Amino acid sequence: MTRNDMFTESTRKPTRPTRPRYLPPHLRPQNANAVFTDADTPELTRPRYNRFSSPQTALNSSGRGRGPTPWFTNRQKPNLDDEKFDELEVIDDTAAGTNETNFGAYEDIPVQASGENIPPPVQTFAEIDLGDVLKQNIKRCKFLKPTPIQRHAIPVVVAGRDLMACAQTGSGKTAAFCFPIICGVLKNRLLLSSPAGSQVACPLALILAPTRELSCQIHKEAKKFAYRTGVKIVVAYGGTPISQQFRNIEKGVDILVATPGRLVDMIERTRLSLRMIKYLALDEADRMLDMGFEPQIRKIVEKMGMPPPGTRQTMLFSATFPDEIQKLASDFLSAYVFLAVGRVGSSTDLIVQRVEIVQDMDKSNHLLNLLHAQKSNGSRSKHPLTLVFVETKRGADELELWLSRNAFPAIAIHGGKVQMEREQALRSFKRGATPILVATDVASRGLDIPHVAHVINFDLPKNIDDYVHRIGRTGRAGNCGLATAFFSDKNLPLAKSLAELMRESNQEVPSWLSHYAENSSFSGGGWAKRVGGKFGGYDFRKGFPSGNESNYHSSTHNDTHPVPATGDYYAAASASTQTFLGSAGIYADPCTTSANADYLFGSNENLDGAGAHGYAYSYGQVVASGWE
Ligand SMILES: Nc1ncnc2c1ncn2[C@@H]1O[C@H](COP(=O)(O)OP(=O)(O)OP(=O)(O)O)[C@@H](O)[C@H]1O
Repeated sequence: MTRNDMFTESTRKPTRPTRPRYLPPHLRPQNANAVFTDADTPELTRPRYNRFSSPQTALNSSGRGRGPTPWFTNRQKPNLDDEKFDELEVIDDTAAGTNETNFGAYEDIPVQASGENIPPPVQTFAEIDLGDVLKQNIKRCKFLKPTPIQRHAIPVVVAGRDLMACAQTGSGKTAAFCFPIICGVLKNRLLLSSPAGSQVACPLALILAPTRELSCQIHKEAKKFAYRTGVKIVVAYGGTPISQQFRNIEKGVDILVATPGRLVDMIERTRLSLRMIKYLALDEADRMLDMGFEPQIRKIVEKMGMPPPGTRQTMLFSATFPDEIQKLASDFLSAYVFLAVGRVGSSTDLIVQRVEIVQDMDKSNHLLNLLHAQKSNGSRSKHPLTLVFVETKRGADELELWLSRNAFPAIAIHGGKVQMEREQALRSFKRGATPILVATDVASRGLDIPHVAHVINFDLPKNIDDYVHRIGRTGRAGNCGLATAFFSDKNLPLAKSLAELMRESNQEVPSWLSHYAENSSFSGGGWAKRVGGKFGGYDFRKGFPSGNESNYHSSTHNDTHPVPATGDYYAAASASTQTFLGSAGIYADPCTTSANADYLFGSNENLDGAGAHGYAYSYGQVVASGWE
């Protein structure tokens, strides 16, 4: 009998109602008001309805209403294990196809590994002992080859080592921690079992993520990877009824994906215990350990019964890792391997980055002009998916309204909306129904939305790391994308780090930005401050003045291909346009499956960048950045 069998056997019989609508006392929420204590759940103070939802439905969605009881309705839903793989968003489960990605673009990325006795990387999934079922699922997902981060990280974790890993946005970090966790759970769950009669759910693995949407996404991905393995994966996040999430964990949970606030809530209600945790993964780890989340994460990891480092395995992943956060994070790790794929905190060359000077009062009109130009260059009337980042929730709402009034279908997502609205906004954007998403930083990290063609920083973030994550919503999985930033007087502190980041990513840096950067005394925080040497793979342990670098063996693996063309991306683009146009699946019409590279960017007639629309750049002419 497995640990989960024991758990479900011990709890299911007495708790399963024989008549609908009876809720056994021990399953009733102990404190209905405490349902909404997640750190990223400010909804309690907000109105309970808006133009997306009637007051009644909003009330029910929050878990406080007395409408149809979600508890029983959901009981009738099929068990996750019953779901078909294609219902988990994989269209074809033959091994023949390929995932529509171009990870060849990452082949030439330098990888640096440091630490002691580093397990060697692999070239194929077949080389790793992941088990037959998981390997089948990898084929079903059409992941033909591991990405660089997967090649290096998976063997490290499978070998039982702790890991701090930094790899560029969209380069496959989710699978890099999910595969070894699922594989480890499969191996361990027959050995580990909850104490007999336990009524508390005891997952073997915990994956923490900073936002609800990201938790949902990881959960969905992990379920695909764990299809037919019997591994039970449950998600818990704020803004939705906790009672349903209790029900889910009661059915058995091997891997729990959670946001920190909801997790603490569940533990404090003594319905969940971390004492069996064997694997702990922090996605967006630097965000999880910055000032906003750090106390809560420390509480979870150090004060809530989780086995200590060395007993559990800990994995930290992000695209950015400031050294002060690395120092904090090292408290949670034991004899870990540090991996840097590409430059720490760097952006990918696959994203063409543009910066324009636009003062605050001109931004709305400038955005409209830009969108008109983008639209008129498309071969159809449909808009490419465009993600616009703003600083404040209010700003997001105002811009949504402005764009909608000006015939650009837009929808906003921010932390001031109830969860149902947030999810609805994301769905509507993904479908292309509202192809412009106006977002605060709630959407800046981790979200993997296919076909986002353009990220616009209407308001630049204060920190260069946030910029890296924001623009990383495009140019994913080896495909190319475009990022435009409106730079105003307020952004002078960012000039230096932005110019350096752009240079490192082989982007054209406008002369005015170089000028600001040279005369700036600001570092912009994060990246510019922390990257010391030429190669940006930077393990902070090597930087300790008293540290003994020889304790940390590092190796740099340069794959065979040269680094993509540097310098003038227009020139590079001319050479590669044909390839790009031929393989531009990413620019497929979001509402159909037909690829149409001209759709966003038009033809390559005007590669000299002359401002056909009176801008610094012409948005009909953006092409790939020199890779094939
Ligand atoms: N080996 C692979 N082959 C093909 N596609 C892959 C592979 N690994 C991951 N992908 C796909 O690449 C996309 C990006 O992966 P993922 O979301 O894990 O990136 P990430 O590195 O976590 O990005 P971020 O830093 O933004 O969180 C996903 O759509 C995923 O399905």
